[in-house]
This record gives sequence, structure tokens and C-alpha cells, in this order.
Amino acid sequence: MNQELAEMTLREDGSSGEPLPDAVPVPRSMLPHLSETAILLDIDGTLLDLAPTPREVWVPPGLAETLKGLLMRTSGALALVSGRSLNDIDLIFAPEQFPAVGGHGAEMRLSIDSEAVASHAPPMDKELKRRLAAIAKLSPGILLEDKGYSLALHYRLAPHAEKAIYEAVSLIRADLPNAPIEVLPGKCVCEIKHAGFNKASGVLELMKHEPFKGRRPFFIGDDVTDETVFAIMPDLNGLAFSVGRRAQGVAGHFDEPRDVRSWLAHLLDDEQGR
Ligand SMILES: O=P(O)(O)OC[C@H]1O[C@H](O[C@H]2O[C@H](CO)[C@@H](O)[C@H](O)[C@H]2O)[C@H](O)[C@@H](O)[C@@H]1O
Repeated sequence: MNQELAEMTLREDGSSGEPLPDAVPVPRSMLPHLSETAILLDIDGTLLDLAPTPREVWVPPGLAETLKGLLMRTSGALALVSGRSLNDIDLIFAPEQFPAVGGHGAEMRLSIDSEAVASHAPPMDKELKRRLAAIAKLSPGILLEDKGYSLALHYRLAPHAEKAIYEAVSLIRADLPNAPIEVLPGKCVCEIKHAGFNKASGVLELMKHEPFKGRRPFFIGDDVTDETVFAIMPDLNGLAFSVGRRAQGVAGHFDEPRDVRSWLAHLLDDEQGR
């Protein structure tokens, strides 16, 4: 077990009687550390249950309030870290807004009342985008998500098309070997984005600024794209937790997004009960 994590009490603090996932610090043991902690949370598959399409995700009652409460208790050091654009994140959580790293590190907002302070995302070349977008015509059910600086081809409704999508993307890349792009495999999605940033670069940037600066990050994520953040946690003296599977390099894992939500609610309850 991670030595740092071992310093926190593991499993069962007994306050609610609910079992907690293995190897996740019990909320009460984090209380003394909240003023030194930055809570960083992935969205899809971590905070929210996966849905058939990106538009169908649903924020369960109480979650936005929990996040707002923890944002307050950490003096603003809570941020969403997502592949979604900031606009999309705001639509999902409307009317609430949260500090966030969006678009896999392309965009960042440090506080709820500030504008995005960094955009490392040049718009994707139009011709390239047109060619990538045409891949959606390979099969009914492939959904195109255009984030401006990246393009996602979703095949959750057309799982048989996965191989054809990746092959078509490879052909386009072979045609353009010098294009500064990378392919991100996500959950039933193939995303093509500019190669100059990722979630880890976004988090490193975020952690340079107040109120995040100098705090110990506590990151929860579920996807392949979150692995870049898992990997930098030791450099930031942070802790990473995965969802659904025990990813490499994490200190523990949650089984499902609802366990993450209940853990966060628990953390806030305990803090308020102090
Ligand atoms: O970094 P995240 O916050 O986890 O965002 C990753 C991608 O999430 C969205 O797609 C995924 O969630 C959809 C809704 O559950 C699901 O239908 C899809 O299959 C998943 O890939 C979002 O649409 C992407 O832009 C994000 O990159």
C-alpha cells in the first residue's frame, strides 16, 4: 500500500454504517487535510454514470450541492478535469459552474467567477476535420462530437464500427504524417486532438495557480485518458484513485460512479458535522 495513503485510516469510519470501497481513505480521515487538499474529479464514468450518448448524461440530485460544498470547504480548490469542453461542462451542471480543466487540457478555468485563462488549443485544420468527420458516415449510430479543437467519433450505439473507425483514422494519419495530432481512445469513443496538451499538462498548469498551488491533489478518474494524470500524482505528492478497475499506479479504486458520489457526500457531511 502507498505509504502516504497508509497514513490515512482505511475503510469504515463507522459514522454512517455504509461500507466504503477498499483502499480509499475514509472521509473523516481526510478532514484535517482538506485545507491542504485539491480535489480533482473526472466527469464521465467517475462522477456521472455513462449514458448511451454524450447528451444523455444526468447529474443526480445532490451532486452539484456536494461539489459546491466541497468547493467552499477547500477554499475553491476543487476542479473538474474532463475531456468535455468547458461549455459542455457548464451545460451539464447548469446553473452551477466549477473550476475546470476542459477538453483534455485544452481549456482551464481557475475559479467560478473567472474566464478560461489558458487555451492551448488551436482550432483543428478544417480539411482534416472534414475528412475525420466523414468517418461518421461509415455506419448509422456513429455520433460526431465537434469540440472545435478536437473531434470525437462515438460508437457506443454502433460497437461493430470500432475497428473501421480506427482504420479510417489511421489512413488519414498516414496521409498526414506531420499533422500535430494524436488519437485518444476513450470509452466507445475515438477522439482526435492536437498533440500539444493532455489532462496531465492541464492539471500541472492548474496546480501552478492559487488556490490549487501548494496543495496536495487528490484525483479520481476512470478512463485511459485519466492515466496521464494518475502518472503525475507522485510528482505532485498527490493521490490517484480509479473507478471501475484498479488502474496502474493508483492508491485505490471505487467500483462505480455512485460510490464516488457517496464518498464525496460523506466527506462533506463529516466536515459539516465537525
Ligand atoms: O474526461 P471525461 O469527463 O470522462 O470525459 C470523457 C468523454 O466523455 C464523454 O463521452 C463519454 O461519455 C458519454 C456519456 O456517458 C458516452 O456516451 C460516451 O460513450 C463516452 O465516451 C464526452 O462526450 C467526450 O467529449 C469526453 O471526452
